[in-house]
Amino acid sequence: MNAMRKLLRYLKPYALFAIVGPFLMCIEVAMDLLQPTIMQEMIDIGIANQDNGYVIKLGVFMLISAIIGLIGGAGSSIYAAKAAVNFATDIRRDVFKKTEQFSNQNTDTFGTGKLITILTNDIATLQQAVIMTLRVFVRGPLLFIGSVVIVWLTARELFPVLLAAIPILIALIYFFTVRSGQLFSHVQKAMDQVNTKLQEMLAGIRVIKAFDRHDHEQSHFQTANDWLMKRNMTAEKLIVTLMPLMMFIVNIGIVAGLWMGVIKVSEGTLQIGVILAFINYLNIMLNGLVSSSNVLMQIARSFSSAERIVQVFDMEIDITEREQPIAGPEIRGEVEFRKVDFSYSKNGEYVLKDISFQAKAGQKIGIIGSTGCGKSTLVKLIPRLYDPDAGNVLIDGIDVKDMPLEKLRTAIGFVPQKATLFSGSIEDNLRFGKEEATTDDMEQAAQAAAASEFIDRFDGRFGHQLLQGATNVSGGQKQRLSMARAFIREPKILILDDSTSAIDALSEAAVQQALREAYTDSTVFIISSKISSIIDADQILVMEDGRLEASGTHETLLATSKVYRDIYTSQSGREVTYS
Ligand SMILES: Nc1ncnc2c1ncn2[C@@H]1O[C@H](COP(=O)(O)OP(=O)(O)OP(=O)(O)O)[C@@H](O)[C@H]1O
Repeated sequence: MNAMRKLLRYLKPYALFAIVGPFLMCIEVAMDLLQPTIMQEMIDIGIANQDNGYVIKLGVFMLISAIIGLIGGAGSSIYAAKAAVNFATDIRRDVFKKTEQFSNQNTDTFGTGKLITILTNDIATLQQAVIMTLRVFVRGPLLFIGSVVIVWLTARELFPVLLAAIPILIALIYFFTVRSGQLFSHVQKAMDQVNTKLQEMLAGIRVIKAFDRHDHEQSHFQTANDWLMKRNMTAEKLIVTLMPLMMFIVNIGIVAGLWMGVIKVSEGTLQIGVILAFINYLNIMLNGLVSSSNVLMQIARSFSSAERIVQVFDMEIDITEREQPIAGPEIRGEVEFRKVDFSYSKNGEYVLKDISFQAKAGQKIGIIGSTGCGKSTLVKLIPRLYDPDAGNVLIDGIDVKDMPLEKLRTAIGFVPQKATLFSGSIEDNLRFGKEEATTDDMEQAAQAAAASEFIDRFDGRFGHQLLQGATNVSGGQKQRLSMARAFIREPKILILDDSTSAIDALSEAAVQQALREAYTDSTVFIISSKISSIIDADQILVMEDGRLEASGTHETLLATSKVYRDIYTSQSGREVTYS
């Protein structure tokens, strides 16, 4: 309920549409309610007195009221749709904005499958609920109340039939609405699972093909899909039962009305037209109740959608800028870790333990260590993709938590381990690194990343289009474009996370040379499993099991670090012995 209240503020800008829609609907309802009364007059006065002129007059009146009703109904639909569609669009925009601000940890909490369901299904459910509320929810109760009032005024003798039927109908609607709300929240959870599975399958389609695991994946998807189907069936079964049940009650009402009516007509206290009008009104009332119950069920369904949407809005972003960040002078690129501890799960094992080191501005820092020892995690703390649990990460002596996030991140060029490019041209992807980049900037960055040679071979060069996930370029080309995107920023701090793993030795040498010659001002962090990639670094950090085992130049480490010596020996085949 609270969640819905929070979201309803999105209707405010469209309040006029939300008022005009139901207002026009009132006109349609009024015209609908007029029809049986006009018909009753036609039968009891016009036809009974064989007054053709009166019948024609009422016929014209019926036609005019039907046309007015039609205009009211169409107008109401248009305005209700305008309000609901704009309302949903604004919510979708803000959910997207919020998820963009999510830290990695925030995203992990939801899971991408659930976020996709929220951005698509849940918002669509809410949009549908608003349309139905503005249109049908006004129409349904108005038709119902209008019919009850008219029967009270014109056919009071038959009113006891309504008195018996209405409480049963209302109790039915109440029960079905509450139950459908519960069932649809299960449907949404099942939909999350289907979306998660689908997303995983699409992202890993090449691996599935390569391993010929179609059947395995299909059976996993089938399980999620079957579960969704079962949940949907249970919910739909409930909904479809309501209508016949209500029809049954109303039909009993009609029979009772006819029976009572015939007695009253034979007693001379009631006219036949009144019975006809009563049956019509009973049908209108049923119509009103059925549409109201449909809306109520849609609203009940939308409550759980609203809750899930509000969960996104309420999610506390764990990486935020402090209230008055220190603007400070331009970043020079000195990076220091002071006794840093970090764990991915707040009560889990530490992935980084007591890490301390200092990198002077412009230095090249190599990071080496066994798989899973925490190298990537360490560099992710520099642009604040995660914050340490203890200790501090400082840039130019200022804690990164005290810096404006934008200033921090624009000073950093990050080349992640897994190159991620976006669909669009190569130019679009490079401008992702620097929006105002000139053609010269692009040429230089591509040159430094050893990407020029293959870009030159593409049609349209920088205009060459990449498909979604950049599936039309090779792994090594992806890595080089990802590097060019970081280089183009001319960042003060450049982080290369194992970014030359898929690049040939010649291209890697070209990148190394560019780093030495063109990016002398940048502090460069190079994570690599190959000593050859970091051998020239001013400082090499040797990591083992989340700890900084040793640090120094290649020469010093050969003398002081057994771990480093072992790696060197295994890669060069040369035994190094130091006493
Ligand atoms: N998002 C995450 N959530 C939970 N644990 C994680 C996450 N990312 C990494 N880890 C764990 O943290 C540890 C360090 O991972 P990290 O990626 O920093 O290692 P690495 O040294 O860069 O490894 P590699 O050389 O294979 O890239 C590993 O045990 C890994 O399983």
